[in-house]
Amino acid sequence: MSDTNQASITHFKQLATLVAWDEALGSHVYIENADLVMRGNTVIHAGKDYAGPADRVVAGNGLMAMPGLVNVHSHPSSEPGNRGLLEELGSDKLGQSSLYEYMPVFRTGIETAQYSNQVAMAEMLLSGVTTFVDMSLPRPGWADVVAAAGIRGVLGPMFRSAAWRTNDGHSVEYTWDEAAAQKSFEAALAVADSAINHPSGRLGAMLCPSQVDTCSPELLKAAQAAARRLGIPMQIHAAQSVVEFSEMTRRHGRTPIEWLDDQGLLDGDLIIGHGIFLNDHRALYWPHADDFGLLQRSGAHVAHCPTVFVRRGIALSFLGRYLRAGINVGIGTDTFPHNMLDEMRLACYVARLQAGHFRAASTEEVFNAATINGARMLGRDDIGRIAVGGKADFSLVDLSHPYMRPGREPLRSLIYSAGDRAIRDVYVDGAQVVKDGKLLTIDIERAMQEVERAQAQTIATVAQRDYAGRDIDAMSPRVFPSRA
Ligand SMILES: Nc1nc2[nH]c(O)nc2c(=O)[nH]1
Repeated sequence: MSDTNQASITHFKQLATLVAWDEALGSHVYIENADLVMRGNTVIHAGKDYAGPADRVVAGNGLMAMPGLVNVHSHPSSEPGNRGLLEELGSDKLGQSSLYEYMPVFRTGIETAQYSNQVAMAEMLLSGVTTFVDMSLPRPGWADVVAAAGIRGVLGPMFRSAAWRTNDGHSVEYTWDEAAAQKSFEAALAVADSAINHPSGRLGAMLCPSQVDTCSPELLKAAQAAARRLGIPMQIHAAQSVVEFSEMTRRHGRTPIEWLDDQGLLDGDLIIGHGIFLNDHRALYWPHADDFGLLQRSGAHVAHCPTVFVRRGIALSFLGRYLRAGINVGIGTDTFPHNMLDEMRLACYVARLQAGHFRAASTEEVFNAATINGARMLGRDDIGRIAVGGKADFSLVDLSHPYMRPGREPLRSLIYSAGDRAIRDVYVDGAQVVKDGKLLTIDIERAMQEVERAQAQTIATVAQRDYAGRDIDAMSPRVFPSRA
């Protein structure tokens, strides 16, 4: 969408509440009975009493406008196919994680990736996400699929030097193949190029060496050089499992965070996916390190995705500790459902449980994490906030929804009670993508049918991939047995 003075002006008039950015305060603020005005894809007024021209006026009574949420970590091309299979699975003998025994075995294939991507983006848009980081394997056409959804996407093509596998359920083997890594790195660079130069103007890129324990120093160095050349950030999974921590300390005598620092990677251009298993985590014993201090001093960011870990009894300890030490933490969904409001609620509750204290993460901190912190790690100050000159990426929340009432504190009501049920309309880059709770841009039914087909295929063939040859009912029993 063009951003010229000729672009049409839309005036959201007399919004009951506007969550606007106050630059002087360095904070979001509530403004009651406010006007929000966009010209094309840009906000030109966010406050009281707009008196300028407008091509279209939208009544704002009963509505709250809030900034679009920024989802900093997701795997949309594969996660929707895991619904109903993976929620209660982890490996007893691999630190409760599902990464090694289950994820590689259940994964739906690349031929379903675009449909899976669409299902996930639908979930995001309907829960108020306007920007997301999409960490997937490189594939042709990826950028066009994301752009067509109307969302703002940061494509994060993943590549690695080694694949992992368990052959016994209690140890993990890494198969190294640098030639294959080089090929997928080149494919990743092509994806980054297609995103950065995409005509939609809504796409960007980051480079994602997949995991700290699967990438060689050479691959990481090449990735860092390319990211610097392109002026884009990197994200890597690190400190995400006990297995990974043990593997890195076994290989190098260094924690995953220390090792990243040794490679010269730990800086303000790196996002750590998860950052849970620092040396002081209660599941580890490695007292002679200071991962937290290293993170704090480095300026590296953390993508915090509570759901996928809490399902397995694992949690970051704890969100408020990281934030109050100045570590920039954003929120990601990682798994299904891609519902940021659910994720934000869980982020609040889990931090409080981990700390044993109700002040361990405030609503303000979590809302900031899901907006401006996420924007900051993407190097942007024009999203994650509603401010003049910024992008017109925002949601309109229905304050008349029963879960939003009584209406004293709309963001608390949204996060703790209503969730996505109260998201009425969503705009990205000035264009409406959700109207009256319905998505305008994706054929969800078609995409869902393809994901269902792919999951059925995965289920039928799971025994061929499982190290013990188990069928689906042995690997992932249903909640109740079926009776004839
Ligand atoms: N939590 C994680 N999810 C993942 N998906 C994927 O493809 N890789 C990972 C991972 O390393 N961690």
